[in-house]
Amino acid sequence: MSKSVGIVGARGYVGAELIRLIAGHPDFELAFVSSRELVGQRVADQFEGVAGIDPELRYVAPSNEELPGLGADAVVLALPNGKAAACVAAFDNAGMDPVIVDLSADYRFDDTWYYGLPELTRRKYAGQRRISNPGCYATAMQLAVAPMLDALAGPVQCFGVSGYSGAGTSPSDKNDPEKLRDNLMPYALTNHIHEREVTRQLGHEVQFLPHVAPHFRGLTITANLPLSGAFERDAIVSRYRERYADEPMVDVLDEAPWVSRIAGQHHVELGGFTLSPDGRRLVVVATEDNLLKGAATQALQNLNLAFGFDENRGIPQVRHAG
Ligand SMILES: NC(=O)C1=CN([C@@H]2O[C@H](COP(=O)(O)OP(=O)(O)OC[C@H]3O[C@@H](n4cnc5c(N)ncnc54)[C@H](OP(=O)(O)O)[C@@H]3O)[C@@H](O)[C@H]2O)C=CC1
Ligand SMILES: CC(=O)N[C@@H](CCC(=O)OP(=O)(O)O)C(=O)O
Repeated sequence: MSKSVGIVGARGYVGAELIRLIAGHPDFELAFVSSRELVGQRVADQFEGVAGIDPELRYVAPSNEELPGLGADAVVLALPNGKAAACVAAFDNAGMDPVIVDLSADYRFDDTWYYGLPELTRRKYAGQRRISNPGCYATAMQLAVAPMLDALAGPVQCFGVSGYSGAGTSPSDKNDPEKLRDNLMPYALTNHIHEREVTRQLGHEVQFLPHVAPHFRGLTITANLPLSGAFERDAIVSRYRERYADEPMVDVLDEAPWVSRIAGQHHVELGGFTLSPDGRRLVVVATEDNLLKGAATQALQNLNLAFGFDENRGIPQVRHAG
C-alpha cells in the first residue's frame, strides 16, 4: 500500500522538486502540500506534464496545530530555517509520530535526530522517525572529503560556488539576478552553518568559503586537502572509486566535473583529482544540484530508508551529457 507524504513549504524551490519526486514514486503519494501564497490553487496547474498528481489536489495552508490532523505517514518540512520546531511540537502535542524529514538546518546539530546523508551515515540508521536532511554544500563537501579522512594533515579548505536557487525564494542580494549579473558574490566567509555542520559530522576541521553566482541551480566545491604523506594520483583515484563503487548517487570522474552538467541530475560528481608536485596536497572538485541531491533527492533517499524501500527507489537515474 502507498505511503502518504505531506510537504510543508511546497511553494519553495525544494518543495517543488519534492512534489515531482513524490508524484513519480511508485510507493508514495502526496497527502497534502502547503503554501500560504498558493493556497486554494490546483497543484497540477503548477506542474503541467508531470504525471501522478491528483487533478483535485490543491495547496492548503494549515496552521501548525492542524498539521497532525492531515494524517500523512510522513511529513517533509521544506520551510526556512527556524520554523521546524513549532511544526514538530504540534505533532508531539497531538501524540502523532509520523516520519518527519526536516530540510532546514534546525536539527542538524541535534543527536536525537538521525542525520541522513545515506552514503556516509546509513549504518547509523536504526528506525529513527525524525530525520535531519544535510545542507546542500555540506553534502558535497562531506562526500568530497570522506575518502581521505584517515590521511589528512590539517584543516581542509572548501571554496564553494552555488547557483542562486540555493538562497531560496525570499528576496535578498543572493537571489537578485540584477545584482548577480556578471558577478560572483562572496558571503558568510567564516562560520557558515555548513562549515560547522561538516566539521562536526566528519570530526575534522573544514573551512568553507561560499559564493553565489548568476546561474540558477547547481553548486561546485573545490576542496584543498593537506595530506599526511606523499600520494600518487592513481592511488587517490582508486580510493575514491572503491569508496563509492556501490553508490549509484556518486560518480567518480577522472576530469574535473562541471556545474553546467549537473543541473537537473540527482547524483554528485567528484573528480579533477590534482596533487601538488610533492604529493602532499590534494585538490578535489565536487558538483551537485543543490535542489536535488543537495535537498529533495536526498530527502527521498531518507524517506525510502525510513519506509524500508530500496534507498534509490523512485529516483530517476538520469545521466545526460552536457
Ligand atoms: N534551496 C536550496 O538549495 C536548499 C535549501 N535547503 C533548505 O530547504 C528549505 C526550503 O528551501 P527553499 O525551497 O530554497 O526555500 P524557499 O524560500 O524557496 O521556500 C520556503 C517555503 O516555505 C514557505 N514559508 C516561507 N516562510 C514561511 C513561514 N514563516 N511560515 C510558513 N511557511 C513559510 C514558503 O511558502 P509560502 O510563503 O507560500 O507559505 C515556501 O514554500 C530551507 O530550510 C533551506 O534552508 C536545503 C538544501 C538546499
Ligand atoms: C546560495 C545560498 O545562499 N545557499 C544557502 C545554502 C542552502 C542550504 O542548504 O541551506 P540550509 O543549510 O539553510 O538548508 C546558504 O548559504 O545559506
